[in-house]
Amino acid sequence: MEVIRLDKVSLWRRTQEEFSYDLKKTILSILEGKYRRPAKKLVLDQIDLVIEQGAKIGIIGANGSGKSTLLKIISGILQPTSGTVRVRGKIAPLIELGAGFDPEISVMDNIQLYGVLLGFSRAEMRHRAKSILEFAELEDYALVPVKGLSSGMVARLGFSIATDIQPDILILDEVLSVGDENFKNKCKQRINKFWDEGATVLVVSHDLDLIKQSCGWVVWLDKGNIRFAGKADATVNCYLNALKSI
Ligand SMILES: Nc1ncnc2c1ncn2[C@@H]1O[C@H](COP(=O)(O)OP(=O)(O)OP(=O)(O)O)[C@@H](O)[C@H]1O
Repeated sequence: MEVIRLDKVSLWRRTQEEFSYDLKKTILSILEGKYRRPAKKLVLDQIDLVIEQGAKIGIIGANGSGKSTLLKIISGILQPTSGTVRVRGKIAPLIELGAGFDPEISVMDNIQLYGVLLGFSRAEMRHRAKSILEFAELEDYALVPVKGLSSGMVARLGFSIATDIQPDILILDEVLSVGDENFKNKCKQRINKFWDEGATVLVVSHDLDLIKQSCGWVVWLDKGNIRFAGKADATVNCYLNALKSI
């Protein structure tokens, strides 16, 4: 069964220099006749992608090739400029590390907040908190504000929450490279368990060994285009050969 389908998905975004763009400057420039349209960049270019239930897909590519953007489009965090995105099932995105957390409030409160954002009740999340803290090995940090955790601990917490709620589709952006070896192994085991139970997993990583070990099918993104898609070994080799020839 198809769980994700992207048809001709394109996304244009303003370029970095336009982040300084503000209304006052724009009005002034219009009055002075110096106005120019904000520069835009094509970040994803007519992406067609179909993912079947239970697939374990890796996404690789150079910095800025559009990997995280693609995950955000699939998760519904960003809307495409054109094209259509269809997703079937409960999705748990772990994209920008700690982005869903409030640094000022405790780990325990964040577990509840995050769960509510993913559509669970507070009571349900209170019930799940013990196993979440246990898996993240953060039992002693339940009452500590999230700003007091290391980045690896934040990654563990995010992974633990997103996987405790048993999503149909799990989306992981570089999350596995942040934890230590021991935690990485635990994560891999949990991902394998999900996979055995029919969940679909999407992983973005620069760790090509991890991608080869964990994914069946890998997509190589290059400047917003799918340059190659195939079995993990074939795609990683193709990508490495292209890097060598540069
Ligand atoms: N908030 C934003 N506004 C405008 N452009 C952005 C924004 N975030 C990313 N971009 C641009 O979109 C393009 C793709 O970025 P993206 O983060 O998807 O790449 P990536 O492949 O995940 O890179 P990395 O491997 O470095 O994480 C880049 O050119 C980047 O500059």
